[in-house]
Amino acid sequence: MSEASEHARMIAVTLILEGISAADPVKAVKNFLKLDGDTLVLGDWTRIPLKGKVIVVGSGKASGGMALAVEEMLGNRITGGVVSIPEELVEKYSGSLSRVKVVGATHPRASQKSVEAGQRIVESVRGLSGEDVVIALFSGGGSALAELPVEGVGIDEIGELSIKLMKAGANIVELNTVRKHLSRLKGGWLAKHAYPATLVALMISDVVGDRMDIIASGPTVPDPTTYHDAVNIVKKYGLWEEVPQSIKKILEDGIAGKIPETPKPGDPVFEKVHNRIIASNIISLNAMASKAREMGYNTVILTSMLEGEAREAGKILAAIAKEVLKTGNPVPPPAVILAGGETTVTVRGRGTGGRNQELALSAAIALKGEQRIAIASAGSDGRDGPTDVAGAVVDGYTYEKAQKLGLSPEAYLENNDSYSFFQKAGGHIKTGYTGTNVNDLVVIVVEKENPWE
Ligand SMILES: Nc1ncnc2c1ncn2[C@@H]1O[C@H](COP(=O)(O)OP(=O)(O)OP(=O)(O)O)[C@@H](O)[C@H]1O
Ligand SMILES: O=C(O)[C@H](O)CO
Ligand SMILES: [Mg+2]
Repeated sequence: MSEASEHARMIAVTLILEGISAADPVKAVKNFLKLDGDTLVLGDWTRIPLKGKVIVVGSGKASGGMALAVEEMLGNRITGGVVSIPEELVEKYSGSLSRVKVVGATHPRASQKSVEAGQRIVESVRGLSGEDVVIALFSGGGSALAELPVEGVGIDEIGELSIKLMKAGANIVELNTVRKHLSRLKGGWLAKHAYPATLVALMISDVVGDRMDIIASGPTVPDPTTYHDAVNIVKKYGLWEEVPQSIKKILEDGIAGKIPETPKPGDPVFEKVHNRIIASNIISLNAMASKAREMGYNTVILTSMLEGEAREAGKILAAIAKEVLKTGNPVPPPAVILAGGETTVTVRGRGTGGRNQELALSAAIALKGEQRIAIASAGSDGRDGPTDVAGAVVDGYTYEKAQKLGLSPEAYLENNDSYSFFQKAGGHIKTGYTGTNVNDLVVIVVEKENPWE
């Protein structure tokens, strides 16, 4: 292994950790919200006087951390509220939160616990006055962790349809379009319940492209989608015949105008709503880019919307790294090229792995024999697929090293066994569960000849 590759690996992992740290829920809230006397000041200088009640609600995997930061800032100004987080995290936060209640619910499939959480959230914001302020905290997993089904539909029916749509390959925009139309919490309904209070909704985005109405199914965001869209999505995946009668009736009544649509853009209830994204893939990439520039690297952010098959993305990113080294395009070494998003893996083999490890393994094959390059890819939640690592880092020597150990990188890739590959060849990035999620982060580092100079 050359010193330059070794250095490149170290920089790549350092930058991944920087990106994760920028998405830390406590930090993200504290960076964005300030208290100036009796006024809440948002990151864009919007000022919100705290004259009446202050209610904190929310749901999502990062919402415990977000609530903690709000409570540390506002303390006993908070008059009540509840956040719903994964059951396994309740113990971590319930001890440190005293004004905001923490309840546990289930994900990725909603359950009766999610309904109890949804009811409590809605009850907390009902009957408020125009002087009151609601702070809503949403993050990934929020859709499953809280729900208030529309009357006549059971949570198990919603849970089952959601899982069927996911398995059929529906994306998060499609899935949440359906969820919104079976809910009295999602799709802007929470804003309607909270009106006429002022509503500040802070979101950590796990949605590629950051559509606010899709994050946790947009409880505080005007819904541009319709009952028609929901029906078309269910039909697109061939599931209409399997939909229970109760759900069919709601969707059909919705189309016929017999029951109300979700609150739409232009609805006056949104006049008192401030929706803001406080952590996202691009916010993390920007933090990583600043750090890389500080360390003297020529830095480019390629995209925060990387999608597609992980092994193809790995090949393309390796090609970009080789171009930097060979011709100095788009920037000359020492260079850091950043990307983020969420790739997918069509699992055909029987191995263990995740999309980040698979991307890295594919890049390692394409980088065979290259010097001075490293590529790291990791999930910001610290869990790459069903494994206990965040991702992996590779360089131009990974291939040779594996061969010396008698491993065939191609065979491991073929078997979707990237986790086992890196267990043997080295290169896992282990962060533990990070308590946030802004999707995946990818770093390419290309060193000049002697990076230690
Ligand atoms: N052997 C494997 N190799 C590569 N990828 C795999 C393998 N097994 C599963 N995966 C991928 O892991 C993904 C599931 O990972 P994970 O549970 O982290 O989901 P997620 O989309 O990140 O959800 P969340 O946002 O809740 O974390 C699936 O998209 C699947 O393609
Ligand atoms: O909960 C959800 O809807 C997804 O994680 C997207 O935010
Ligand atoms: Mg994940």
